[in-house]
Amino acid sequence: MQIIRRLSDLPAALVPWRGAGQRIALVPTMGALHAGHLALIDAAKAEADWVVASIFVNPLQFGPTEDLDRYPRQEAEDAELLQGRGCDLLWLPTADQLYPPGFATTVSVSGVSERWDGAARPGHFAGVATVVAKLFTAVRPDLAFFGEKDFQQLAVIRRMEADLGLGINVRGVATVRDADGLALSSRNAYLTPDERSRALALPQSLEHAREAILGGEPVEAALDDAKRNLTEAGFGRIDYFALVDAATLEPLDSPAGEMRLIAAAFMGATRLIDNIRVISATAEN
Ligand SMILES: Nc1ncnc2c1ncn2[C@@H]1O[C@H](COP(=O)(O)OP(=O)(O)OP(=O)(O)O)[C@@H](O)[C@H]1O
Ligand SMILES: CC(C)(CO)[C@@H](O)C(=O)[O-]
Ligand code: BAL
Repeated sequence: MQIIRRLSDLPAALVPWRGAGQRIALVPTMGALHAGHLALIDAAKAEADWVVASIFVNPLQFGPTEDLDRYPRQEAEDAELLQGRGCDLLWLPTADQLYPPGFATTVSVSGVSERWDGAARPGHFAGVATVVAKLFTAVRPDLAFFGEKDFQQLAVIRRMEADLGLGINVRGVATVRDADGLALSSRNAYLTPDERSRALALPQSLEHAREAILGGEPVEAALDDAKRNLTEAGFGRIDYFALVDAATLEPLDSPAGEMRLIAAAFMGATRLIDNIRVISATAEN
């Protein structure tokens, strides 16, 4: 696996892989890699001839009171994991190369960015869309892989790709969970053992709400129950717990078509997000 730090070294490294019929995949990450990230690498390897991963803790997508400074950084372990999984190139951009002095351009996706994490973390999705646009421009991949754990992020990136006409196939990969059901996330490392066991209420409340909604309980009552369960389990601020249309992320107050239950809440100082697919019996047939 090649490791590249300088943006200017990237084009030459990619030249031999740009031949006819060769497909390059990009897997953007912020590092502190876990089995969720490695599932993205596996999915990329299954579809592409060459896999490029990037690790960059992007300051633009963190709010002023968020965890940019303490976000876990473990470059050597990450490189070893990627190499073991057959990644071909690891790009480790630096902020001064991605955002040179005078940098003044922001990619802002309206509509699908505005609710949920977009409302709870102002500026977050503009930061994500801007850096992903830069990564796409630098690598010019045929395919790019993102996790469904960050479901709204995936929708924002799909919208941006389509609107800018980049010609990149954006693929979503199913959420990888610990054996007990908690979605893997680099931020799980912040949880104390007690918080880690309480955090399980998040996927459990999503499952419970899905059963209730598909069983005919009014959506509002099911969502209220779920929020109460989270509070009882020790969650603090709940940013949202909602049933949404899977394509538009607009809220639904009754079941319809392809749906997702999405949630974000704080366990101690750690903000966790999760979501699950909800398919009504009629949509399944
Ligand atoms: N459990 C998971 N299953 C599948 N994909 C995941 C999972 N966790 C993260 N990803 C995906 O990996 C990519 C990089 O995400 P990132 O580096 O932010 O990891 P993370 O674990 O989501 O970290 P954080 O705790 O900061 O949210 C994103 O596309 C994200 O959706
Ligand atoms: C897509 C991404 C790498 C952009 O910084 C980040 O938001 C992430 O890791 O999900
Ligand atoms: N995993 C999404 C990146 C973030 O929370 O900033």
